[in-house]
Amino acid sequence: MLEIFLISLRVFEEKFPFSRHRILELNGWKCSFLLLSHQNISCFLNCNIILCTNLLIWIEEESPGEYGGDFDNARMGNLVNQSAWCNEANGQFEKPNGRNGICSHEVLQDGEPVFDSQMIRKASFKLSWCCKGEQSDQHKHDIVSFERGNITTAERSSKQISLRWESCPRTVLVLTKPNSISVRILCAEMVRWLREQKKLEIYVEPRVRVELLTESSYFNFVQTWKDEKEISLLHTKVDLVATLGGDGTVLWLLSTHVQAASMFKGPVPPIVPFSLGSLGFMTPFHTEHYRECLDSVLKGPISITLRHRLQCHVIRDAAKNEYETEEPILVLNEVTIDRGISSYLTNLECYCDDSFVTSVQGDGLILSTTSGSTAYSLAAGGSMVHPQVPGILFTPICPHSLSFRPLILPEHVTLRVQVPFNSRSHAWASFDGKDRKQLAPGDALVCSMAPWPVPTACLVDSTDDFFRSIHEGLHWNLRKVQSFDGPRVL
Ligand SMILES: NC(=O)c1ccc[n+]([C@@H]2O[C@H](COP(=O)([O-])OP(=O)(O)OC[C@H]3O[C@@H](n4cnc5c(N)ncnc54)[C@H](O)[C@@H]3O)[C@@H](O)[C@H]2O)c1
Ligand SMILES: Nc1ncnc2c1ncn2[C@@H]1O[C@H](COP(=O)(O)OP(=O)(O)OP(=O)(O)O)[C@@H](O)[C@H]1O
Repeated sequence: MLEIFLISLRVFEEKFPFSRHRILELNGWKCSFLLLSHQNISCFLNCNIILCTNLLIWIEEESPGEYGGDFDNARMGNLVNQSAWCNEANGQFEKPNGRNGICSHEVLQDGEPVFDSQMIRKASFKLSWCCKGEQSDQHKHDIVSFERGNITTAERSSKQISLRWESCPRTVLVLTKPNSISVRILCAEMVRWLREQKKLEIYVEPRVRVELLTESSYFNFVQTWKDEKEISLLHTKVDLVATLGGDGTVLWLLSTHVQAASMFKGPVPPIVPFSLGSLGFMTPFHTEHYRECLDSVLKGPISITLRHRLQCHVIRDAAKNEYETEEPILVLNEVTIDRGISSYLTNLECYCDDSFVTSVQGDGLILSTTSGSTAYSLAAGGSMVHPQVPGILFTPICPHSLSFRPLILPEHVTLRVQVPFNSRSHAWASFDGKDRKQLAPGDALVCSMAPWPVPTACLVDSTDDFFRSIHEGLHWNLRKVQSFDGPRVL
């Protein structure tokens, strides 16, 4: 039997004629379909059933309109044939037991399966899940259904994810914070070392290439990009990104900007963030040991944190229900909808998957990723959440209410924040603290989890790095220890 796992957009799932599980005969293949309800690919990465019993994975992202009527046998038959081909390409159709990881072409595949020559240039890697001191197949999972075999819950988010290169990385992008002498010096040194000692291809931003060439014509080998088209192809060339700066540099790499084309709007290669900023919450690597760090990252295996991004769309005049731009605005930390320069209270109507949540009356609202939970959301009273936890934080800013409390919502929801037609003023949306957009009465912002997780390298592992950051960066729960010599009840 051929087992097919469909990961679908939520809207698609709602329209899909078979609910969760169905067995069908298509083109001579007996197929067991299991429809997984997560839009976010990171759930799919965490989904144990795929890891343990995977025969085949298919990511279907068609619009629901195409499936408006009955189940499309012809299309699904075609899908089955192609899928069978994928499996047979390696010889026999694989019996999938015991697989406990996922390969980079599955993490990085963009929509339709790509077997293109540009992808082949890239170093492939495999992510696997493990527990400290435990074999992954010994790990216990909750059983949630016996309908067709044991269907288990997603793997524990506390499990560490490890990245192992299957072929050697060949191309590194070095991204730097501008206007910093120390960053400039380190960049030149690191580029030289990566080239001479590791024989790697190096990409830098056009500004940095000019800086390097001003220093010496030796840096002629350094590559860059000319236009947006070349930027959009970077993910097909770059195996690894090193960032030299602070958290803002990581945000610069991963969020959408109005003034510059974004680098990784879809799949993102592993990132090694070096700390040359002031706080460095998401930049655990120390520059003094950059050679050892890069050496061990290039060799692998390394622990990674799969960070989540939010994708946002603005809808002008909600009646039209059309996105302002086709491409979503991506944020790693948060999107903020606030009162901007207006002295009036904002009034924001919030919906979660079409259910009314609340009206926020105050300075505004923060919709944050768990990575962003330690940034603006924290300052507004939101909880700190481990970045590996998939969820969306719903944190009000100065709500004028005695009973408002921040929420954490599951990762698969779509949130809609609407400026009501009778609002006294405009609201303003900003994305990772940048690129303000005015929202007029009637406009709305729609936000959901982006499908591509961001693999960031850990110094130790995602949990250790998280605690180190909240202790050293934020001085979390720092208090003088209570003295021994007071009253005691023993
Ligand atoms: N009141 C606030 O705390 C407040 C106000 C505005 C913006 N911000 C944050 O600043 C971010 C933009 O950062 P920037 O560096 O471009 O601007 P910036 O230069 O103003 O720096 C903001 C500070 O936030 C820290 N920071 C950023 N992301 C973080 C994270 N995920 N966890 C912990 N600390 C983090 C940075 O290290 C820096 O110290 C926004 O995404 C927002 O979260 C915070
Ligand atoms: N490659 C880049 N191109 C343009 N702007 C950048 C780039 N990297 C960073 N920036 C911007 O420079 C500003 C400062 O960078 P960054 O936050 O990394 O340094 P920092 O403020 O010293 O460190 P920290 O965020 O840890 O306090 C940020 O607002 C960021 O958006």
